[in-house]
Amino acid sequence: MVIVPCLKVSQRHAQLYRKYLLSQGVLDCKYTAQKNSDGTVTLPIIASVLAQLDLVALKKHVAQDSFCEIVDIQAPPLSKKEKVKSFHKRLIETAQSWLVSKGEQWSEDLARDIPSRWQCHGDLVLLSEGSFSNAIWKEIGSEFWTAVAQTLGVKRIAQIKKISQDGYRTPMVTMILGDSSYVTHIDNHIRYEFDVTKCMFSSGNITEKLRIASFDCSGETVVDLYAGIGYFTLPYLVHAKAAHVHACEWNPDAIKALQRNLQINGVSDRCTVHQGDNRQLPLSDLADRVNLGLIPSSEEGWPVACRLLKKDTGGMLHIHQNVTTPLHHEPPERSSAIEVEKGSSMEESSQRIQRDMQVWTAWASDTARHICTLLSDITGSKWRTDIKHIEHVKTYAPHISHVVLDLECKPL
Ligand SMILES: C[S@@+](CC[C@H](N)C(=O)[O-])C[C@H]1O[C@@H](n2cnc3c(N)ncnc32)[C@H](O)[C@@H]1O
Repeated sequence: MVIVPCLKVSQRHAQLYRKYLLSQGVLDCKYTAQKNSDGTVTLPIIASVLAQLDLVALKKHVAQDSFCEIVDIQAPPLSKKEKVKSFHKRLIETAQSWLVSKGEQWSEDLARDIPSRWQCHGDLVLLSEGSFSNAIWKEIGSEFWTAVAQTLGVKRIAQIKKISQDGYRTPMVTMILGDSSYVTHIDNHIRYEFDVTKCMFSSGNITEKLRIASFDCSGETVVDLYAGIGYFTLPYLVHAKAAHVHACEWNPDAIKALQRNLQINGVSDRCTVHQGDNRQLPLSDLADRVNLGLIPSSEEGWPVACRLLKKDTGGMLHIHQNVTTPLHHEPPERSSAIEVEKGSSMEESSQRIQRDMQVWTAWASDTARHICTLLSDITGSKWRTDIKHIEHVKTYAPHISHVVLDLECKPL
């Protein structure tokens, strides 16, 4: 039996502890955190750093009024990342035995061509661009793809050829196995239905969707300037209980999916869908909150967002941006900027996080000033903008972080 040391904390403080342990490289990401029936959560800790963990300092740093204790538990289920690793291994075995049975030679190059990540939407797996790129896979026929589907526990396979840069960000997707390209994706009790060949679905935004779900927007009018198929519109309506959401989108295929998703989640009556370019939106002075979920930048939408905020009371802008950290900031080797790099000490890692944070804060301050000027120009009166929070959503390349700035805007 494998025993894993864990930090036991209250559910209320679990997210704060998880974030801090992760930033310090102490969280054992191989395993999932466990919710217990007594209202506590156990967060797996890397055994080798346990001795360095100072519980008094930890508590002081995270939340003085919280409690935390070390407990040993039977190994919790593996994390999603670990499960993907084991699927990747099995995928290589499937591909290798298939090729060898056909008298072909296996090589390291072919092993590198096997994907180690993919998106799952119900019984359809969406392979990323660049995987299975060798000509050998094209000649191999549908029996091979059936074996791949069986290995991954799905029935259909599609592959992204590339994401178009046409403003719709339509993925160019081809079906490899199966006919229908319609999928259902369930996140946090919300059903999203869409056609994978026509609309994009960014699974990496899940932390932001959960954050929105935790907001209390009762009584608020929200505008989602880049609604897509409803990624953020739906959490605002279903979980954050917004009184009304105006959802803007210009891709007709995404609009179709958005309208269907509003219906199947039973929230159509609290949403107005505006089809077309949001910069031409004939609305103003009505929003308590505007979501600007477009990357690499939503800057084109800043003037319309300012125009939409209530003139008398102002409101909150959630501004998405890919922020680039300059190269001299020694790149992390792994996917998340807040993970500890192999071979780097906890101190080095925490210094790097602080440096990234400085770059994000500098961008946020510039943005806050820019928005303040826009608001004054648009309304003809003075405003104050306050940075309430900077959320790190994901890291793309070692130097590019998708962040969200929560900017409170108030008329003076
Ligand atoms: C990348 S998706 C983002 C969707 C979602 N917020 C997310 O992060 O997963 C951006 C969406 O905004 C839409 N879009 C981009 N510019 C727009 C504009 N000026 N007016 C209306 N929709 C726009 C695109 O068609 C696309 O569906």
